[in-house]
Amino acid sequence: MVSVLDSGGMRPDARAWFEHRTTSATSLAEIDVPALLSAKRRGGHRVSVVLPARDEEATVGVLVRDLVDRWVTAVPLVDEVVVIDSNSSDRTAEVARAAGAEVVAAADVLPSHGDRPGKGEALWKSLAATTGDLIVFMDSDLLGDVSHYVPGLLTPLLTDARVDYVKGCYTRPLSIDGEHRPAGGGRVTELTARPLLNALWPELAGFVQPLGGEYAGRRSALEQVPFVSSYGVEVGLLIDLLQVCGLSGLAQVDLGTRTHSHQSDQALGTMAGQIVNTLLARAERGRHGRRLEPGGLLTQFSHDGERFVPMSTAVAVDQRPPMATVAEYALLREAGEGVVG
Ligand SMILES: O=c1ccn([C@@H]2O[C@H](COP(=O)(O)OP(=O)(O)O)[C@@H](O)[C@H]2O)c(=O)[nH]1
Ligand SMILES: O=C(O)[C@@H](COP(=O)(O)O)O[C@H]1O[C@H](CO)[C@@H](O)[C@H](O)[C@H]1O
Repeated sequence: MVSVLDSGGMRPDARAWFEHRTTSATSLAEIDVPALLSAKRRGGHRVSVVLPARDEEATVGVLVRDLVDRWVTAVPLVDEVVVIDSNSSDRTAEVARAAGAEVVAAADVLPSHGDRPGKGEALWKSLAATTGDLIVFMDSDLLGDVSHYVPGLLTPLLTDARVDYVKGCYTRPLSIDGEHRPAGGGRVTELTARPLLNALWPELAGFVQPLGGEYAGRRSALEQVPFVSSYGVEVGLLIDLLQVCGLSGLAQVDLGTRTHSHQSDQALGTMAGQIVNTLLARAERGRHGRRLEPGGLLTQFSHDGERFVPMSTAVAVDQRPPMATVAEYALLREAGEGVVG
């Protein structure tokens, strides 16, 4: 079906989705927590919160403590808080454990499948290290009050059986070198991911923060899709879950503002390379029918005072298979376990 662009620049399906599938949970005042608890009990749900963490000793403890105190102990909305230690070189694991999280080293999960670097690798392994049928993912470097994030993300999953995957969206201030700007964060989103997604998957144009690190889904959907091992994981999940769940199975929640620690431009350049190659690997044919051959290298340049120096980084799209196809995972699930092993 050829969709005529409406005045808003989004295709009618994307605009309809944006208008009907975007809800607001910008503070706890907007969330009916007792209703969520009732829905959780009625549905017999178990909720896991996963925090992928690489060298996050400065922030992971506060996040975990608030999650555990507020949503495990005081209000039993969450059943387990699991930090996936992604080859940290600092005290991330100790700090997270002391704050009340179950901490699992990514390398210790499904060891027969080896250990790869990357955020997506940590998230893929989290499926085998958790037991909830609903899983919430949060970055471990978030700053400020994020206590409403988990109930906000769970609301569509607990109140609408048609929804399988929910992404948070937010404004994104940017604080770098002591300068604080109310906007400007999400640099790879704005300069890379959004333009490419709009060009290749315009039905996803309604997602305000396609790269956002806070999202939640049903295990039954998450275990059906591959997880890109690098920073390509968010766009990979979005595109693959669109295929599995359909646009009507996806939703987004306005969580207000998101502040986090920021990486360097060069690090974001590598992230962008990983994201571009993830998207190209999924866009099997471009708009002109040319077969796209996603590369395996991204070349960036530094300057040594006399000349530009090329630096190439591998951005090949390594990914793990749908967890449902992993034999050991089925054994873990049959045993009702979500443990390292
Ligand atoms: O190899 C990695 C890279 C990142 N992360 C975690 O993934 C989240 C997002 O990563 P980062 O903050 O580096 O990305 P940004 O938010 O700056 O885009 C954070 O909790 C990281 O600790 C991880 O677990 N393993
Ligand atoms: O949205 C973005 O452009 C990047 C970088 O954000 P900033 O420019 O540092 O605010 O941050 C996200 O991208 C990563 C790749 O998808 C996610 O893994 C991160 O959770 C998310 O913060």
